[in-house]
Amino acid sequence: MQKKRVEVAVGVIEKAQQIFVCLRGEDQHQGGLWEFPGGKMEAGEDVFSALKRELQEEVGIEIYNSSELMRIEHDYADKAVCLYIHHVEDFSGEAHGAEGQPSKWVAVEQLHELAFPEANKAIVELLQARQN
Ligand SMILES: Nc1nc2c([nH]c(=O)n2[C@@H]2O[C@H](COP(=O)(O)OP(=O)(O)OP(=O)(O)O)[C@@H](O)[C@H]2O)c(=O)[nH]1
Ligand SMILES: [Mg+2]
Repeated sequence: MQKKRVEVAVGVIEKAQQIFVCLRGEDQHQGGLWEFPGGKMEAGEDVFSALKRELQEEVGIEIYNSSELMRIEHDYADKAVCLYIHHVEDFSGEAHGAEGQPSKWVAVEQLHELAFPEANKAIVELLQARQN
């Protein structure tokens, strides 16, 4: 059987060398792990539009610009994902868990201490390598 494959817009929100992360709900795919906020792209939507919509809904910020950091294709046992990861520095509003989810700012050098979904390993590596 073909696995379901979803396209996801993901935002690495950065302010003062810190990155904003949220905790995924236990009822969600990869629940109980930290994430860079974002969500599934709708049909016909480009990455920036999806990210703008998702970050407004999940984090309560308005973004004005973003730049592509990387793209990751990953196969979980139950689902295949294509993550379009964008860097977001140009935004207004105070980032918070707008859907009631726990959230926090984390220093880039501490990102590897958090439990993320497997697909996120490469993102953390890239962000930490960029610092050096
Ligand atoms: N947002 C987000 N999703 C990720 C990350 N890493 C990762 O593997 N994913 C996977 O990407 C998929 C889609 O993300 P999502 O659950 O946020 O989608 P969504 O906001 O549209 O959720 P919904 O289905 O509740 O409407 C999930 O299967 C999730 O496990 C990440 O860092 N951030
Ligand atoms: Mg989401």
